[in-house]
Amino acid sequence: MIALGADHGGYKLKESIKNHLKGLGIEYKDFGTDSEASVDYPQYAVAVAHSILAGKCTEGILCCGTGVGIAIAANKIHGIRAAVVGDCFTARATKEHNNSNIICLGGRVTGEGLALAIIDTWLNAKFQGGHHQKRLDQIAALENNNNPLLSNAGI
Ligand SMILES: O=C(CO)[C@H](O)[C@H](O)[C@H](O)COP(=O)(O)O
Repeated sequence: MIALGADHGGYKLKESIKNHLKGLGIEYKDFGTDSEASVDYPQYAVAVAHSILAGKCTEGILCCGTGVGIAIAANKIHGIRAAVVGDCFTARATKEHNNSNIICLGGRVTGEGLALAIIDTWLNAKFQGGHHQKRLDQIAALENNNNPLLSNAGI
């Protein structure tokens, strides 16, 4: 089950993504927004992130105007690895290397055709594990304020 969320800047793209997933027979849950009326994106980032952390959805797709604001919000939630993506190379790499559990797209930046190709690439890619897991462990440890990487940062 794919979790979907968007603000007004990403609403139209989210609707296109829904049609695309429907056509592929991929189940999704839409956490809104439901129109192009202005809303604040953090609430949609939180809803999608929590559905993943609760195990109700396997991964998520978030859209705002650029993909950036909604990614910043999602990445504040421990356990979320949200990546802003505008090309297929990064889409594959962020699954294979970062095991991103949310992809973020800009409805005002990325056209529908490219956005759907990015999503297909990301959904079909697989995390490679191995040496990449060590880095994800280090990122996860940054969620703990006593992390040695923080105390060794020289600040
Ligand atoms: O947060 C953003 C930028 O990183 C998103 O693109 C939002 O969609 C954008 O800021 C919304 O702007 P608006 O003036 O409220 O339409």
